Amino acid sequence: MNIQTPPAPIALADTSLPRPTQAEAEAAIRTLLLWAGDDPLREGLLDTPKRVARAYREWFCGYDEDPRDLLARSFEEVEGYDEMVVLRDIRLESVCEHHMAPIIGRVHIGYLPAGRVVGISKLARVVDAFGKRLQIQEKLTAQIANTISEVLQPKGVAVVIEAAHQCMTTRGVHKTGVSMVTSRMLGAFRDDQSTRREFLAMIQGTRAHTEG
Ligand SMILES: Nc1nc2c(ncn2[C@@H]2O[C@H](COP(=O)(O)OP(=O)(O)OP(=O)(O)O)[C@@H](O)[C@H]2O)c(=O)[nH]1
Ligand SMILES: [Zn+2]
Repeated sequence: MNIQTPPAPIALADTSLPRPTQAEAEAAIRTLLLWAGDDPLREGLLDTPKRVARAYREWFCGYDEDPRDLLARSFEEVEGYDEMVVLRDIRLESVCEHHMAPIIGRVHIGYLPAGRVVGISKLARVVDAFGKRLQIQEKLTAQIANTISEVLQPKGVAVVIEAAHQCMTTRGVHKTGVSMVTSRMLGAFRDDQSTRREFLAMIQGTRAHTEG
């Protein structure tokens, strides 16, 4: 049995827009340093634009990946294994699209295989491929679940994310210790209460305090 309501096709990042050059990116960072009130030409800041550009490459490397490719290799010799597979407490590092502030948390993923399974590291790679972009947590949660569902065609997928948003802790409303929890349940996890309960029980108690 496949998922009854197939999710909408995944919208990937718009890569058709031309990217500025490295020099243009560094110039923009110099402008920001000036705007903040500092001197970009003083010794300590001279290499900062280059470093920041490099850091941005790392924080936003998800735009260079198609998460579907990460799940392309799957294994069918599983002796009919059709029970739940859960990968819990996957560290999440993302960036809030409103303030460009870090989102740090945990992702829990469950799926019910329909004949084939995927290498577990690939689930964590999918988290990174979507996480290392500008995000809001709801969209990130849906993208991860929809991709696993679309590519693996399992009987169901569940994704729960708990995360702290530094735009709430280090600025603005300044509330620490707050975590945002989002979930996306598809197929059996949405339709069958006992499947959903089993998944939620499996991830309970592991809920590490989210940093932020
Ligand atoms: N739903 C949702 N909201 C988010 C997420 N990340 C940040 N936000 C919120 O996005 C909102 C943006 O609100 P704005 O009023 O446009 O921005 P702001 O003036 O900087 O808001 P404050 O953060 O309240 O100072 C804020 O309430 C943030 O807390 C997310 O992943 N999901
Ligand atoms: Zn924010």
